[in-house]
Amino acid sequence: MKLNDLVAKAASISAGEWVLLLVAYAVLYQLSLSVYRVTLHPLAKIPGPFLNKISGWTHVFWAISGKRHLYLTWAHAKYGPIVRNGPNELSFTTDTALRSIYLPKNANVQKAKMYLTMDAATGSQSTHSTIDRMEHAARRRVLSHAFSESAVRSAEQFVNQNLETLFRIIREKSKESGDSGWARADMGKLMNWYSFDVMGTLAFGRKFDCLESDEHRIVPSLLLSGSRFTHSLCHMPIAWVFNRIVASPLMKVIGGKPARDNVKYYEYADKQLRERIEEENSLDEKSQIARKDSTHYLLHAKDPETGRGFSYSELHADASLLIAAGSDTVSTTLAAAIFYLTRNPRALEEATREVRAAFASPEEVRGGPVLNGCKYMVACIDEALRIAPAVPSDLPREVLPGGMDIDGYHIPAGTTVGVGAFAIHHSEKYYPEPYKFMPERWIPAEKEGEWPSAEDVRMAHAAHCPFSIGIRGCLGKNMAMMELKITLARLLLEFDMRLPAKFGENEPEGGGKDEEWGRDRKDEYQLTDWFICDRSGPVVELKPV
Ligand code: HEM
Repeated sequence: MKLNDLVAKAASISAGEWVLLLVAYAVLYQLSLSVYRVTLHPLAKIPGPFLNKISGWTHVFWAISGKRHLYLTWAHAKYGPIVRNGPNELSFTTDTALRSIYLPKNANVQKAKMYLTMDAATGSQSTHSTIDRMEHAARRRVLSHAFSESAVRSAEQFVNQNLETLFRIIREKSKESGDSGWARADMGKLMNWYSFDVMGTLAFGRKFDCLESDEHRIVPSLLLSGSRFTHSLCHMPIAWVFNRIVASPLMKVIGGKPARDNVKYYEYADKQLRERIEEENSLDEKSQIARKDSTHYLLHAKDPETGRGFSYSELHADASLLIAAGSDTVSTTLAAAIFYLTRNPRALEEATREVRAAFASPEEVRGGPVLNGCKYMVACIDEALRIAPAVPSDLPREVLPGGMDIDGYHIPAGTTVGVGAFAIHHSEKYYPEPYKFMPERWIPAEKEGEWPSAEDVRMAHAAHCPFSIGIRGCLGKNMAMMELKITLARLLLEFDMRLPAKFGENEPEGGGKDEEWGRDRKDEYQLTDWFICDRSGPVVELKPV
């Protein structure tokens, strides 16, 4: 047939027939792609749910449901330690995979493209969402000044200042409660407001005042709602389409309230940053040096190798990152620790006894050997970070050209690989009875033959990754551990705590409530995974000592 005849034939096809042809083509294309993905694809032999093997869209369902961590745990229980989690995606639950993917400086991976969507509303990438390895290393070098040993030490005062406010509020509630002195408090909410206030002081040199006034309390909910929105978007196979329009008026209409909340959160961070810059400019050099919050380090940062400082949009992305990374994660951990301690009276008693023997007064509670020597209390924190990791799902990394070997498999370039903290933290290989809160699992038994042996504890540590590991692991880990230890130690020192005998109708207990899939354990603190976590409760009773 000649070209002219072909053109004439095409012109004679009606619009309806064109649509049918296009649909038939799309169906045929998807069918043959699916057949390829389950037969000849290099990952074809790796087990996993059928739908995940043929389409990446299943991720969107789990991301929207907030149950991605539960799904990954289920998939590993069913298919084993390596699961094909998408057409080009693998999930692992072994300590060896954890170390291969995340630990080595020169591991042949970079962050997956989904990270590009996370901070897209700022028009830039934060240190966290920067994909390029060299660029990330330069950004991290600069930001790490804000997390040096001396920065962590001087941040203790901010933690203590905000604890005074938190404890005053609880003491006032206790007085109001009458004779018994037991104050009833939603520690999920209080810990949220407290950790945002601490983060405000650490990042911008002033608390957000969430504990004491309603005005800024909107911010934690904006952050969660916005994170829910970007988390769902970034798991879409076509996420890149949205990166430039994530903060556009069009997206605010299509994406509804969560899209608008996302923009509002970044506007809030922008306002904090601008005000902080104005303050910095009005201070003389001596006062600037005295005021060493994270923004101070960011503003004066110069990469020693290139001499380059941060652009405003980079500063904005990092300021937004710091509020998010350092507040919600800490409050999830503290709320989970309180949830489990009040449900495990023996553990609560042991941790309280230990802290009260170590410190005679709140002023003595400082970072250092005495605090670190409270081994049982520190084990309670490690156990809370294990059982309810604040960043619960996998942190996807894309394998670069040349591929890499993980657990004896050669993984081709372009494959996304990851280890989900919640899934590996609930693997019986590392943690016997993984759904039980057992701080003992972190302390080797004194007698030979008793559980846990030194080897059991070593295994537990090998798979423990709440902060992730390696060069892209949490930069604020030491800051977070300082805040967690001081807060829990002072709480146990200054208050008795217990579970209420009965809960009111609208009081969030924090545990599983119904037969909903994956959430049927009443004694499990429930996380809703939107990269960072939503949760409610626990409501507990506290009495000043
Ligand atoms: C319990 C508390 C915390 C947990 C569980 C936690 C967890 C994590 C995890 C898992 C990552 C890696 C994310 C990824 O690979 O996508 C991360 C990164 C990060 N975290 Fe944390 N975090 C906590 C507290 C903090 C605090 C208090 C700060 C700051 C004050 C902070 C600052 C950061 C930063 C800047 C990064 C990005 C590091 C980089 O990409 O180089 N985090 N965190």
